[in-house]
Amino acid sequence: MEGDACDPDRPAHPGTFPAGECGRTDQQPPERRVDFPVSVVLPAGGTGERTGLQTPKQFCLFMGRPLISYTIQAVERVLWIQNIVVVVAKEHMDLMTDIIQQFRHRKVRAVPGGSTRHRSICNGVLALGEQEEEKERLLSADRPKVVIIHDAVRPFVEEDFLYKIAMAAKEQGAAGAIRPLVSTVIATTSEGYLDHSLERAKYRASEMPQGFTYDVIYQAYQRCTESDFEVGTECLHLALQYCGTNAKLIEGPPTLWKVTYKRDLAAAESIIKETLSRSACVITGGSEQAVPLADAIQKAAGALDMALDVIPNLMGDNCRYLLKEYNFIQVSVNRSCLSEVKSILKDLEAANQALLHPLVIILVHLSCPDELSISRAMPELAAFMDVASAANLRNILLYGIQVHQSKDTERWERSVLRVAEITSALIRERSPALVGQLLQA
Ligand SMILES: Nc1ccn([C@@H]2O[C@H](COP(=O)(O)OP(=O)(O)OP(=O)(O)O)[C@@H](O)[C@H]2O)c(=O)n1
Ligand SMILES: O=P(O)(O)OC[C@@H](O)[C@@H](O)[C@@H](O)CO
Repeated sequence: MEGDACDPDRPAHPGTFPAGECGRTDQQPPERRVDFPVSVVLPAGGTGERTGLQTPKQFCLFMGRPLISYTIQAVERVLWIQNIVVVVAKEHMDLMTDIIQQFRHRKVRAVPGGSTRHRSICNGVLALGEQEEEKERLLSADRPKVVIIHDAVRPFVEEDFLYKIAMAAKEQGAAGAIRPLVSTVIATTSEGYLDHSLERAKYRASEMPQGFTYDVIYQAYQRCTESDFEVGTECLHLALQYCGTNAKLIEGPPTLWKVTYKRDLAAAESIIKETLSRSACVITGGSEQAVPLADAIQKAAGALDMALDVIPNLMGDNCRYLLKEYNFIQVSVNRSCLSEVKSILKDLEAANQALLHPLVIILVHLSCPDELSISRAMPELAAFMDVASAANLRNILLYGIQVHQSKDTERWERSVLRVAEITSALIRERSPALVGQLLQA
């Protein structure tokens, strides 16, 4: 394509990606079966001026990972979505390609954006229909392909809502997320006085994701004006104005909010940390002595809103924990347990999963009363630090907790609660400063 229909001075897109096949319906849960192809366009070509930061907000890091990677992950894990086009500023194309590779994102391709959001979205839509035969297939009436458009800075989108938008877009031609207005909308005079206010109950905030059949959004962008491209902010409006397609509006959950200001980055980081810290598995190594402590930690952590699974090892069905975003707590009793930690590290390496964020391994060492000297009870501390330093390079944070057996029930219960509290704090905070440290419960 010579130049870019949305932005005449933009170069034609680089090569296209193979047309994705419909997500295999036999892999989709019956209650959410999508039997038509769905693609997603993630506009990420903005500069994020309202954050006041140099780095565009979509590339700001949360636990070592850019915000856009969380949004891509939220979309790519949906089985019935075949292709994702991320639209970034030309100067960020290499960065985006690196992010796709580093975090092993699948089904994703980066294309250059435009000077406005509409131009970027239009570039993304055109990229989906790159080759003529692909566009013909997409425009054929009997196989409406749905295109979901979702701001790349809305990371907390859930499959359930994407499904609702995709199904409504297929039926109606267009669909969009809405949320109740928080503030009343008013119109001002040119002198800055109140002209009138709108009846808030009659209005809603337009959010993302939005969905369109390919023909609707493609035609809308073919027919809209330069002014639409320059100052427009609403794709649903283009569908109505230029295709006569009235979007179905679906109220979305509060999690659809968009990262816009600096405070939103702090809120997003807190939510991401919280979400990644709710689950862990406690590994007893099959030791009978470790089970009571593991069960006690599980119970105490439950009161701290952490769901812990107690397992003997990571073999058989339990290897599934290696494929999730779990954290690991290895309980060891009275013996040097570095080998058990090294075994978890080896299993993680064999699972070959891209660690999308720092993963936590906590070694809980239970020593009995006659082993009070830490140097004898806990594995060689220097070796532990070395293993932790090496693991840190793989985005794995290794911490140690020493707890002493006590026959005094009250004292023992206090110790177990401290183990749970320290574990919860380490998983939530994932502080690099405490890596390789031995904390006392
Ligand atoms: N030329 C543009 C402008 C915006 N966007 C994307 O559209 C989404 C929503 O826009 P907004 O929140 O306004 O992002 P920015 O334009 O980057 O923010 P600001 O207005 O503060 O500069 C973002 O993912 C942004 O990257 C885009 O793809 N191309
Ligand atoms: O207007 P901005 O570019 O800040 O953000 C985009 C949002 O306005 C947009 O995603 C929704 O309103 C739906 O159109």
